[in-house]
Amino acid sequence: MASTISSAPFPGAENFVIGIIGMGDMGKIHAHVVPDERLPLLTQQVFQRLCMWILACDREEKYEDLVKEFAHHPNIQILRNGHLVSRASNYIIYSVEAAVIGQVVAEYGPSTRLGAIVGGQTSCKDPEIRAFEEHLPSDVDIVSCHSLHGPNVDPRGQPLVLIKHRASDESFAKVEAVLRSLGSKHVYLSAKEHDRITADTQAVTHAAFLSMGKAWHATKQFPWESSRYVGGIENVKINLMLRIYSQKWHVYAGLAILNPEAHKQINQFAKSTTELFYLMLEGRREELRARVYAAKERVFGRDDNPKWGPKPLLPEGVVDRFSLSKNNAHGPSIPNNHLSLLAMVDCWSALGIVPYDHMICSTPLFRLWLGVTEHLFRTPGLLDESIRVGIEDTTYRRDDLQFTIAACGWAECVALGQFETWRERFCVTQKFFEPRFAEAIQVGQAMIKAVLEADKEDEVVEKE
Ligand SMILES: NC(=O)C1=CN([C@@H]2O[C@H](COP(=O)(O)OP(=O)(O)OC[C@H]3O[C@@H](n4cnc5c(N)ncnc54)[C@H](OP(=O)(O)O)[C@@H]3O)[C@@H](O)[C@H]2O)C=CC1
Ligand SMILES: O=C(O)C(=O)Cc1ccc(O)cc1
Repeated sequence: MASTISSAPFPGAENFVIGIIGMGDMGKIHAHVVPDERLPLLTQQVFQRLCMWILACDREEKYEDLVKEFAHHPNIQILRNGHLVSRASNYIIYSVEAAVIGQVVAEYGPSTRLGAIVGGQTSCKDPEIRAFEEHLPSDVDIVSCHSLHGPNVDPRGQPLVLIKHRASDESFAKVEAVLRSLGSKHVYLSAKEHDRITADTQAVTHAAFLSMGKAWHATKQFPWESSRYVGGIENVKINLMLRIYSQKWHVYAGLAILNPEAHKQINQFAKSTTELFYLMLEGRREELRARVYAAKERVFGRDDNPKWGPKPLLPEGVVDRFSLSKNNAHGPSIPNNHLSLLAMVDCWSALGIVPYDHMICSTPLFRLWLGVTEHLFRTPGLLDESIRVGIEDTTYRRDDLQFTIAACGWAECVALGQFETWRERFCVTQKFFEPRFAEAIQVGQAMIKAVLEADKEDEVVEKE
């Protein structure tokens, strides 16, 4: 075990063993390096500095490969399975697919070391906590966590939810001390609060981008090649859509289907989309206008008492630069009705959600999504233009029809708990966009980084 202690986070830390079950993208964040040279904070080095010992495993068939991959990491030992990790670790983190957490905990949970602490990193806490309650011995403490960012985002300053579900203050303090090495902002919630908030910030946000992808796929277009999708708002839609489709399907399926709080939101988003689209199709200008403005007031407040801050969430001009288009001759952006953004605000309004209330628990993707939505609703003239286009201009009708069909399709799939259909719907569109992922990921990363940096500059100015 580790021999010297340079900066032990708590007394006895030199003998505190961290166990990781599931060495996929997120498991490696806790164990290893984040594979991005722009991230100076290498978690593995941090744990090394803390002199912590890590035992980790994935499925048994990956044992040999993982042993090779981690051969040069002196603090990490790869074991064959979760039984071996569980019986020897003081704090065990389950970092497996949300859909299998029940069966994985059922298998390894009974092997948990006497008096250990157990937690999970799954995106939805209801099944995780139920699995822990059902299968862990009663002497085991439960402290769960959830990093509100993907594996390629610098964890420093991002929210990290901590859930003290069944634990002594001492156990909780140990977990907190270990996870502090990630440099994230700790947010303290119950499992139920976590699921309610992430249903708003994640599940319904993803539903919007998943629907955009399906609509563009159905109309057989790469939107960055079209002169109809030019400019800042469109760049955000395209880059984030591609970012989601370039990831593993189970992450998004899990947090939508397994989160009992998410079904209502995703269903309302589909309903809002459909109803607004009908108003546009039928040319009911005044009804559309009244509905959009009523939603604006409920979500963003009155103009004389707005809920948004003095400065826009999305810094002026920042996202305009991040286009995938090779064609600089596209010219300025052309007016769009932005059905997806109008539907988002209508959905928040119908459910009484004030998105700013969730900033403490927001992902970079949610902040960008709220940023473009706010931009549409607070930029003088833009909202009226989108209503006018929705009624008068048929340029986007086909895309909007497909968007509406897609939103309803995702909602039905989620409501019926159809993992397999969800996977097929996702993967077929993933294949369509695949040729552009490498470039899209780079552009999307750069866009997120620019926005996060602008956020940081604002924080510094506010503190001064
Ligand atoms: N990716 C993201 O952006 C984020 C994900 N999360 C959550 O973190 C969790 C992990 O996600 P992520 O790392 O992205 O997914 P990955 O698919 O990359 O990792 C999950 C790993 O767990 C393995 N696994 C499955 N069953 C077992 C088992 N019985 N024993 C050991 N290992 C097993 C999987 O193997 P196999 O592939 O063979 O099934 C896989 O390697 C998910 O619950 C996700 O919701 C949380 C925050 C962000
Ligand atoms: O920012 C997002 O919403 C992402 O897509 C990345 C992500 C996915 C799953 C999580 O549980 C947390 C973050």
